[in-house]
Amino acid sequence: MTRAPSGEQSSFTLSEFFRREAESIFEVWEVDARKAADCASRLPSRELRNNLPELLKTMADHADEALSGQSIAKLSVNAARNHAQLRWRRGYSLKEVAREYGILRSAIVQTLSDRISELSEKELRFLFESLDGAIVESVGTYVAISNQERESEQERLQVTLRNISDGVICTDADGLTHYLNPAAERITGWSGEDAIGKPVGEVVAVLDEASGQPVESMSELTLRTRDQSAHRSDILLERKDGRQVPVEEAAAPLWDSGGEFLGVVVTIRDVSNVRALTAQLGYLATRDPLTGLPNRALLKDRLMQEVAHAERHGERLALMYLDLDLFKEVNDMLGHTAGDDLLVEVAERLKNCVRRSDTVCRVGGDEFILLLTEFGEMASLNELGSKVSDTLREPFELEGHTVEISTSVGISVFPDDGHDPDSLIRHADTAMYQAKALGRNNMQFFAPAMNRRARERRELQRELRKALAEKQLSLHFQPQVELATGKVLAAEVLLRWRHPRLGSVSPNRFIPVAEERRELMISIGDWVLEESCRQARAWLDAGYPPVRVSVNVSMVQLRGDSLVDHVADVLDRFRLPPNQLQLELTESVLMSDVAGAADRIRSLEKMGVRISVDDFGTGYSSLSYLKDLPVDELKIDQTFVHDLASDPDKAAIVNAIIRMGQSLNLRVIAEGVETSGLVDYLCANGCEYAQGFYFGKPVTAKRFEGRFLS
Ligand SMILES: Nc1nc2c(ncn2[C@@H]2O[C@@H]3COP(=O)(O)O[C@H]4[C@@H](O)[C@H](n5cnc6c(=O)[nH]c(N)nc65)O[C@@H]4COP(=O)(O)O[C@H]3[C@H]2O)c(=O)[nH]1
Repeated sequence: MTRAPSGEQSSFTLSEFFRREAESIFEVWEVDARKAADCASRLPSRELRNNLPELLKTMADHADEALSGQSIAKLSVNAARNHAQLRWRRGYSLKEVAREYGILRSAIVQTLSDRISELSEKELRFLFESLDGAIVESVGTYVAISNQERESEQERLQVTLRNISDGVICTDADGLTHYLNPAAERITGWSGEDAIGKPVGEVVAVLDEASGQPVESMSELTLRTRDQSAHRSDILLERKDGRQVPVEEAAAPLWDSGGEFLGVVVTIRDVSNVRALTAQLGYLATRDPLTGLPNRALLKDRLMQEVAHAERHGERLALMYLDLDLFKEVNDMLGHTAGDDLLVEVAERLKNCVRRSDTVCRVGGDEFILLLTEFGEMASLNELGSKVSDTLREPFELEGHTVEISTSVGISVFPDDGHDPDSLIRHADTAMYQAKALGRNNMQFFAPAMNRRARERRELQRELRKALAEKQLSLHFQPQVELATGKVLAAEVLLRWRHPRLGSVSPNRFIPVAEERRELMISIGDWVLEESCRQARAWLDAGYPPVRVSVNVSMVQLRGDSLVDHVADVLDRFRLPPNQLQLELTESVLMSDVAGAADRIRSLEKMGVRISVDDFGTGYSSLSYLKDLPVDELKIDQTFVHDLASDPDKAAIVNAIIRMGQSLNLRVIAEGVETSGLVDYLCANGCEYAQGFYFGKPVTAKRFEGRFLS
C-alpha cells in the first residue's frame, strides 16, 4: 500500500468517503458501541448513534474546505459538545464517552482500510486531528457538566440537610462524628462544635425503650459490621442534657468509588409527637367521648383478658347489659344537651355501684355494659342488678326538670353462657331484650331458649323486609257496625302476611318483631296507611257509600317525625276526605307520654283525621289523658267483652267504660263480639257500636265489598 505524497490530489476525497460510507461506518461502530457502555445495550439505534452522524457530516462538510487551504481549518466541534451533553444525561461514564470515540475511530479505519492509501497525507491528518478534537471537546464538555451538576447537587444537599426535620450525623471510618445538621443538634442537644471529633456512640446514646437499659446504637452497629443500612424504632435517645426522647434511628455505611469504607451516615427522627398523637388516637379509639368510659372495642379487649384469666383460675365473670328505658323520650322532650347530661350522670352512678376492678362501658346510645369479676355467689349478681336499677331510678335533675327513668338489665355469665367476648356480649344483650319485652325496669339472666327466640326474631325481621319487597303482605277489612241500625260505618284494616314457607303469620307475632326495628315498622306502617287510603278511594270511586278505614298505628310510628306528613300526603294523593280515615292507637301508646306524641295527635285531629283508643281498659288506670287529647272513640278490649256474660267484674268494667264514654262525649265500640247475646247485652247497656266475628271476620277488600257494601 502506498500513501499519496503530501499535497498530492487523491483519487477519491475524504468528504466523498464520509457521505457514501457513513452507514457502513455506523453499522461497524454499533456492534462494539453497544458493548462499551452498560446502558447502551438496550438503546434503539437512533438514540445510540445520537448525533455522531452529525459529527461525520460536519467533518465531510469541512474536509474539502479545510484541505483546499494551506493549513487545516479547525473543525467545528458543536456536534461533539452536544453528544457529550446527551451522554451525561443518559448516564454514560466519562470512560464510556471516550471509548465511543475510540470505537468510531477504528470503525472509520476499518471501513477505509482498502483505500486508505488513496487518501493524501493531509486528508489523513485532517481525519485524525478532527477525531482527536472531537474527543477532547466531548470529554471536556462532559467533565464541565458533571462538575457543574455536582456543585449544584452539593448545594441542594446542603440546603436539604439544613432544613429537614430529621437529624443527620456523619462519622469518619473510626466512628468519630464529623458532621451534624441543625436538626441533629436540636434532637441530641449536642452543638456541632462539641460533637465533632466525639465517638458517634456518645452523641447518639440510646436506651432500650422497654427496659431503659443502654443498647448499641444503629450507628455503632453499622460501624462494627459495615453491613447494609439498619433501622430501629423502639429506642430512647439520651440527650446531652440527660432528657430522654423516643426516636427512630437509621444508619448506613458510606463507601467511596474505590470501595474504601468512609464512615456511617446516621439519621434520627424525634417521634415524641407521633407517639403522643398515637396515644391520643388509641385513647379516643377505645373511649366513649361523652362519658370517658371504655367503649365496646376496649370492653372486648378487657373481656378477652378477663376470660383468659378466669379460665386459668377457674373463676366466673358476669356481663350486665343495661338499656335505659325512655332515654329517647328524654332526648326528644328536653333536647340533646339534657340527654347528654343524663348519660354522663348515669355513667357516674354506675361507676359508684361497682368495684374498681370492674369495668363500666358505654356501648351504644343509651346502652351500658358492666364487666364484673370476682362477684362470688350468683345471688350477689341479683343484688348488684337491683342496686344498679335502684340507683338509676333515683330522679335526675336535668335543665331544671326532674326526670325519672328505669333500666332493663340482661346478664350473661362466663363460663355458663359463653366462652368468648362476642357470645357473652350477645347473650347479655339477648337477656336484656327479654327483660325489656317483659316491661320496663326488669332484669333477666340469659337462658339458651332466649337465644333461639332472638335468632327467630332476627330471621323473621329479615323475612319481613323481603315480604314488603316481594308483595307478600295484604290487607283484610273487618266491619264496624252501628248496633241500632246494623249499618257498616267503618272497616278496621288488619294486616296479613302470607309467607311462602311459613304460611300465614299472625300480626300478633310479626308486628312486635317489626317494632324492634324502627325503620322496618315505619316502612310497614306507611305501606298499610297508603294501601288503606287507596282502597277507601277505590270504594268511593266505585260509588259505594262512604266507609271509614280504621288503621292500626304502632307506637314506633307515632314516635317518628314523619307520621303527620305521611298522613297528609296520602290523604292528598288519594283525595280522601280526612274524616274517612281513623287511626287506632293503643292505650299504652297514648299513656307512654312519648314526647311530641300529643302534639302529633293534635295535628292529626286538626287535619280532620279521627283518633280511636284501641284495647281500651287494658292499659293504665289514669285516664287523665282522655281529657287532654282529641280522642273520638274508645274501643273496649275484647278480653272484657268475651267473658262479659260469665264474669261480673268484666261486665262492671264494660259498663263503666260505656258510661265514661257517654260522659266524655266519646263513641264507644265493643271489640270481639261473637254472639247475639253479647249484642243484646251491649245494646241494653248503651253501647252503640260493635265489631266482631258475629258481624263478620276480617276479609279481603273484594269480599268486604260484596258482603258489606253492596
Ligand atoms: N277472637 C276474636 N278475635 C277477633 C274478633 N273480631 C276481631 N278479632 C281479631 O282481633 C284483632 C283486632 O285487632 P287489634 O286489637 O287491633 O289487634 C291487632 C293489632 O294490634 C295488630 N295489627 C294488625 N294489623 C296491624 C297493622 O296494620 N298495624 C299495626 N300496627 N298493628 C296491626 O295485630 C293484632 C292482631 O290482629 P288480628 O290477628 O288480625 O286480630 C284482630 C281481629 O282479627 C272476634 O270476634 N273474636
